[in-house]
Amino acid sequence: MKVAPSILSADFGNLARDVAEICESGCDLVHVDVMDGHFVPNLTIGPVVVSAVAKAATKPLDIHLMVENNTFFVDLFAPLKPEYISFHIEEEKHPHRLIQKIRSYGIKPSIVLNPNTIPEELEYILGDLDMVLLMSVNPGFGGQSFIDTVIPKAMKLDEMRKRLNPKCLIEVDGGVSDQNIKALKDAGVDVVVAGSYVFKHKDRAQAIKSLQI
Ligand SMILES: O=C(CO)[C@@H](O)[C@H](O)COP(=O)(O)O
Ligand SMILES: [Co+2]
Repeated sequence: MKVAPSILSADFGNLARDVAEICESGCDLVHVDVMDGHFVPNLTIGPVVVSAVAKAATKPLDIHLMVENNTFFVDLFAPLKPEYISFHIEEEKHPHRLIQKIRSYGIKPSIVLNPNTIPEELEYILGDLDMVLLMSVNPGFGGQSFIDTVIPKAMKLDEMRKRLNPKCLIEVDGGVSDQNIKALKDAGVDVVVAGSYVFKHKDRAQAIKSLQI
């Protein structure tokens, strides 16, 4: 299991230090939550701050867009060369076109599904993706409780990707901890995002290790 700590739970007064620390502590990706105050009722960071995060990080960036105008934000963040850009299917009229745009920048495209969005939505687009991100909380905030219907949903998506795109990764985001990591692994999940569990832990390296099962 790969681990992507969400910097939403970092100390923003010491962001570069916290980003460097999780990278030295063995994380696989650095998860960056971009919120615009419209798609979700919260506002986070733009390219100026994410560029500082990219400088401090020794691991690739995993950008999670929670915004209304995906194309605008893809163009804004592409110069920072993240490994992945994930966008919400609930907010995109032309997902196939946006996937091609993300790929044209040399970035791996990923689609995010809200807790109530069914994986069958991806039947005709899964073949074009490098990753699918399943939300296990409602997007907008860190520190929420894990919604456990993501487990059967990940199992369903695992069946679909075996048929349509075996190389496509499954990532789960929200409320992940040592309490649910085994169920996620058994369901076929490849990458987990963990914000409060990693950043509130007294030993962040140990917290990351406990999820890399
Ligand atoms: O995208 C989001 C929230 O919208 C997440 O990436 C959270 O930031 C994860 O935080 P925890 O639930 O692990 O505290
Ligand atoms: Co996220």
